[in-house]
Amino acid sequence: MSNPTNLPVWQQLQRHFQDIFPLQMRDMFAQDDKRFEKFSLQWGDLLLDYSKHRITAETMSLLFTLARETDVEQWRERMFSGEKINFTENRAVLHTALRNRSNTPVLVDGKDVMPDVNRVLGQMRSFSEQVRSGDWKGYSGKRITDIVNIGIGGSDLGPVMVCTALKAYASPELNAHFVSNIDGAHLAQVLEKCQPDTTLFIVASKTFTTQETMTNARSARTWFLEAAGDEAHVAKHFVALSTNAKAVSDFGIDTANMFEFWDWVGGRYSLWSAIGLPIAIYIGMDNFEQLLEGGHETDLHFRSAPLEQNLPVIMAMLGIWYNNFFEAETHAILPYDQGLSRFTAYLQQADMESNGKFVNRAGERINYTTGPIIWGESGTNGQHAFYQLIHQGNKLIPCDFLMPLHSHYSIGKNGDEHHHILIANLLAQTRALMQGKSAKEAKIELEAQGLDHHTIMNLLPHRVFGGNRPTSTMLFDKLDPKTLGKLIALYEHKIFVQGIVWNINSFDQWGVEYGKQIAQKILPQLTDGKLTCDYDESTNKLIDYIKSQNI
Ligand SMILES: O=P(O)(O)OC[C@H]1O[C@H](O)[C@H](O)[C@@H](O)[C@@H]1O
Repeated sequence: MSNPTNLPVWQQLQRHFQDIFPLQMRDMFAQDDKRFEKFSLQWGDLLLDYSKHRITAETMSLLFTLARETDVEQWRERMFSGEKINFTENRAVLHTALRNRSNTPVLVDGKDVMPDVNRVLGQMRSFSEQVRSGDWKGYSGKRITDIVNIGIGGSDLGPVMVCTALKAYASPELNAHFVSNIDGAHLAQVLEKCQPDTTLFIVASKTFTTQETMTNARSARTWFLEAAGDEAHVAKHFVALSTNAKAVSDFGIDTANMFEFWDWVGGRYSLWSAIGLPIAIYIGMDNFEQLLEGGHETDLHFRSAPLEQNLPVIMAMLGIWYNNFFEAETHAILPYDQGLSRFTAYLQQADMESNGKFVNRAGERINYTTGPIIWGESGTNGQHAFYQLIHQGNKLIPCDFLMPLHSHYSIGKNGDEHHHILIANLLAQTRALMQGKSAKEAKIELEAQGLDHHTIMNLLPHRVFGGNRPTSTMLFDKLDPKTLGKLIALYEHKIFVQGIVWNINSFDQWGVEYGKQIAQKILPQLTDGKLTCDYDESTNKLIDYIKSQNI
């Protein structure tokens, strides 16, 4: 266990970076007609083109050496085999067991977890089928028409993202809603759309102590009981997804209506667990299992493919190249698919909560950068908003472009007009970012418009594109459950590999706790009628100002 910066290959990469930095991708393409062949990888229907990166064969070879020398392969085995690699919480990291469709034993403390995993999957199947078929009745005898997932962070983002992505597979008889924010507007606006006797609330919380979720759940319960009257009806309308049976029962939900998961499932990796229940209800258990299957296929690929042909490893090492050598601070994820409109938000938690760390596994401060800032928006919306900065700003922003070859929706001229426009736009963006436009090229274009010399010379600097901006393009056939499962797991493992190389613990999130503690202290002070003196001058005065406004 040592910092990557101590390895000779890190110094080699630093030297190599000096050689690569001045090179232009457009020249590398011009000089090598096999560049795409060399730097692309097909895995099933998934194609990753990473030729539009500022790399040579030597770059990749050094990066793979870095991965080997930081023991990525050994750590990968430790994760898959249930070792407690989340040592600050003394937990295994086994979201891969949740989607272990080959059902091979996975041991935690000498006990195979697969029977429990399969038991809960069986429970999810039975329950989701009852809700979907209408056999599960609300207190007035009507079927459930609306499900409301109440959860936040990992107990929200995964289900929202997947339900949004796979809407084409959803039951037309069910609406899925998600309430996460403690801002009462979120719950109130969802409740406006629901009827108490046909609504099922799914209270999703790993710990079952999260303030936002518990408050939203209590308010939903009050709203429900105002109509239903009898506490006995709660059992038909509230279920819990949690690891904490006691807290579930204290809340008033019968543990018979609880879908269990375990401490070895990290919140941000939990959509594969009982946290996926809203997904199973919305798109059906068979489709949920296809999602698991996709995740499992990625696991098999990640676990067995040599690093050089290993998609998550390639994605991770390219990220490290820009993050640590080019000092790129951010990474944009740009899915060209409306269904993936929440994909980037989902990955923000997966990546930034995992790798936003400033001490290494030994608890020492590190002097190299770790997790990138993940951001983005679905195409083509992003193009009309922030791509200007990616094209002509002075920050380097590596981007992932993702796109299905086929849409679920046939619309416009010939049924494929929209999708063809989408495809053309993605290709145009990655081409433009790589190629740029030189002053000479821009000048020829301006001259062709018949402009006078003075105007051309004034405009010219603004019409030049530096290019050389790196992008990955990931194409897949269609956004179906299995493919989505593959994509999510690819990013999960990319994040894992980066955490290993950076020598950090990617599986805890202590940073989130600090603000929560302060919020608990401030809450009663908002209404205590006293002047505040516990904090800094700014916080004290803000609290007192808010108090003075009769909140
Ligand atoms: O599922 P819960 O226990 O309610 O936790 C919800 C979220 O809470 C915290 O903010 C953690 O940082 C997240 O990782 C977690 O997903």
